Amino acid sequence: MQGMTATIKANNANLKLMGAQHETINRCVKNFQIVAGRMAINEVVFALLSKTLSGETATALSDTRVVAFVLSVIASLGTFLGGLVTLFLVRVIGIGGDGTSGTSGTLVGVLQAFSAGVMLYMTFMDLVPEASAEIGSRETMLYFFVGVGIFGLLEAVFLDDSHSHADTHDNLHDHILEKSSSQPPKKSKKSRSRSPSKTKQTIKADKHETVDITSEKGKKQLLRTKGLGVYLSALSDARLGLQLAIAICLHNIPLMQEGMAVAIPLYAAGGSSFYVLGMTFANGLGEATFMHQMTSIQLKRTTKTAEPIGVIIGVAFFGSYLTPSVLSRSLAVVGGIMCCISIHELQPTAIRYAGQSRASASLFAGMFVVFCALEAVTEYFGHPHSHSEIDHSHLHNRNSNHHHQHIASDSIVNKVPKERAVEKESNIVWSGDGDSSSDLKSEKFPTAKFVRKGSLAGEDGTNSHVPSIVKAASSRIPPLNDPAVSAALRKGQSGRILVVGGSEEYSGAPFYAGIAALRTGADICHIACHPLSSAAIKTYSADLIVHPLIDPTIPIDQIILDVIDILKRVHVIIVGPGLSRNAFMQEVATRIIEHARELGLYIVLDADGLFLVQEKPSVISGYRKAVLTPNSGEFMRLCDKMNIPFSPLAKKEEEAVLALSKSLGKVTVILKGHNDVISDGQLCVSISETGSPRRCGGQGDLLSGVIATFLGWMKGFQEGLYSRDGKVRHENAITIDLQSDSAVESVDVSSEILACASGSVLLKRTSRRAFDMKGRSMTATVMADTLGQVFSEVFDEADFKKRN
Ligand SMILES: NC(=O)C1=CN([C@@H]2O[C@H](COP(=O)(O)OP(=O)(O)OC[C@H]3O[C@@H](n4cnc5c(N)ncnc54)[C@H](O)[C@@H]3O)[C@@H](O)[C@H]2O)[C@@H](O)CC1
Ligand SMILES: Nc1ncnc2c1ncn2[C@@H]1O[C@H](COP(=O)(O)OP(=O)(O)OP(=O)(O)O)[C@@H](O)[C@H]1O
Repeated sequence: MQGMTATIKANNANLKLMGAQHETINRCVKNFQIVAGRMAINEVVFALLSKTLSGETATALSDTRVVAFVLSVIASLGTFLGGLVTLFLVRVIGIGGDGTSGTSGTLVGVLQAFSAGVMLYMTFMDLVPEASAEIGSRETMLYFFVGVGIFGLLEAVFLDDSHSHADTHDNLHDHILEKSSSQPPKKSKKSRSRSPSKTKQTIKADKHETVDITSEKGKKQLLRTKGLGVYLSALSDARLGLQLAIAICLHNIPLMQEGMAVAIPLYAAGGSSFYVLGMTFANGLGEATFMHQMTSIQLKRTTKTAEPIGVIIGVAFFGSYLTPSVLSRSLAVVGGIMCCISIHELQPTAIRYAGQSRASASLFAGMFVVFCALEAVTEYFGHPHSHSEIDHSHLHNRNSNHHHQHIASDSIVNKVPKERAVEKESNIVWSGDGDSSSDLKSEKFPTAKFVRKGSLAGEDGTNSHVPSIVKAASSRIPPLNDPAVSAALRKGQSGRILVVGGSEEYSGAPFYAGIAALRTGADICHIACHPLSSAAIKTYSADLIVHPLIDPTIPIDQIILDVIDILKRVHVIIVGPGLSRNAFMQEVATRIIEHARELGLYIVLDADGLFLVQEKPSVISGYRKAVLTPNSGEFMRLCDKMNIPFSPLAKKEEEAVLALSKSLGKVTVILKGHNDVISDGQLCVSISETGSPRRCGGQGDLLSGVIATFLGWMKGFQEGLYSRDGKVRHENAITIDLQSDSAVESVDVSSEILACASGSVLLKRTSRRAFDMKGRSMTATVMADTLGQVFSEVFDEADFKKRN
């Protein structure tokens, strides 16, 4: 019998570990997708606090670990709420507290089924879709069944036939009965083996294991690691951390393994209400404290006693070095295991104790509650999953008054839109009735704002007006005309760019992207290309650093190692100009993007890089530092792939651009055309600067180089390189006032949109200037030559040369 108990425990320890790992991996995947693209937690908190508190206080309180700890506590307190619910059931409603075996058994059964419902819902609505988005449904299901197989194997290896649910659950059941009815302990084999003096201190923390809560081991086991995911998420992303905190807090209430699982045995063990609540509170708090301490020691010391948790934390820390596809496969496997636990373990027990009807009802209730909980989280904080963004926006026909409740990830303030469209100067803010583009109304895209920068030709037709959104970018440009700052700048601090492109056929495209970056003001530009295009590119320009690395005769792993060396030295990569659609070139580009994501680099995708996205959206999905620059053809193909209805004739570009951005997890999209339309899934900006009538090739390549340079500057700005005080700037977004006829409307503009808008205006104006000069014979080369001059005009550096 002892042997059997040991094997059951071993099995259960494995399953619990996997469950915890699943959770941690799940959070890691979400982190992985979003970590670099959103504001870090301290940036958000700093932005909020600095409005009311002094700079020093705000800095102290916005310390990443302080905030992450607070969020972890919130998440962990779900356990405490679980305790409250249990006491409510027992004390107020009377379920399970009357000492009759029927009702207490029913409570156990009902809660088991409830947990099964929660787990099934999470498996099929969270794990599986998340994995599918990355590796596709076929592979996801294959790995799901691998999980099922693993469960079966564990069951076969660790559990002999004598293991029955009745055995383990009878113990819990008996124990509840023993204590709640104040009868002498029932003479089950297991209870006989325990010393009576220990009975009071020994509880079953869940259906499987026996935990002595007064022992060190017991205490540690009570310190569950569920909040670790929140803690780690919050370290990197405010909204995700908050969202997870609330989601886990809500999950913790119903889950057997949390509050109720702790509370029921405690209560059954004769604990008073205060004792029960105190323990559940301590459990939750202990989690958060533990996580805080663990992070403080940074895993430098791994003690034996912390072994199981160390494994989980190890996954959390080192998991971020795994590729998204590996993590997605793990999710699918864990989904399979969770499914088995629900169907094979929990539900049969539930039926046994609560009866079929109650068990089924409770299972669906579990699903429904977690559905409501997650919807509530989504409603208030947005959805971290790219695959359901569009569905959500259409499902919820929300009142526009709810706008202020949506926290834009890049936003500090998101004002309630004005009722009517207003126009002054060249700015039109769309938000409500009376606008010709009524489809853009808030009901359809509740979290979005649409801003159209009107014709920049100006009232006098001089084309001299610079929109406020572009003016705002000026503050982030290295001020070369300010000797106090420029004297301190070193080579490379004004932007280091890598272009991945250039193939046997195309050598011009990467050259244009690279030269545009340099002519806009980047310090260094590398090009990683096919050897057959490198000589040509070198001949075009001595300023570009050309690496003939993407060589089909070299093993791909070696190529990637060489490229990683360059990736470590740049701020931004541009993938696609002249890359070609050759399978080898596309594979190399895919791997480079994966590494660039890991390094948190800005990624601009253009031309054949967009073909790559079209073939495999997961490569960029959810990475908010990505900027896609499609022309109308590429845009249509991407919309088609992401099932976004779009017809160029219908002239609803704004809607479609917003939808595409959302469907790809809020990457920034700039659709090039007569008006350039930009969206980051939150805000949609249309730039209607007058360009040129020429449509020569290479203009898009130039644009990608210009945008990349602006993105590089965003990084330099945040590092404080371009300011006199050298202070690190926390803000990612900038709040811009758009003058309307009656009021000032503020919108928060992300760095990515700022870069795209600036690039768009600069490029169109350059194109126009080049056309004025050369007419029909204007080419991208002429534009590249004109870029610098137009830049200094747009960004008010016309007197730059005189001053220097
Ligand atoms: N000098 C060079 O080396 C240049 C190389 N380029 C490279 O050439 C490769 C292919 O780019 P493409 O733009 O030709 O590839 P696309 O797949 O976008 O174009 C393929 C075909 O579709 C047509 N097309 C393009 N845009 C369209 C639209 N909006 N609506 C309908 N049809 C459209 C094109 O005329 C072409 O015949 C890329 O790698 C690109 O970077 C271009 O950037 C142009 C300059
Ligand atoms: N109909 C148009 N009217 C005005 N400007 C346009 C129009 N179409 C494109 N542009 C501008 O031309 C530039 C390049 O856009 P285009 O659609 O040619 O990109 P592309 O096809 O990717 O270029 P490339 O030839 O480099 O691959 C952008 O700045 C865009 O704003």
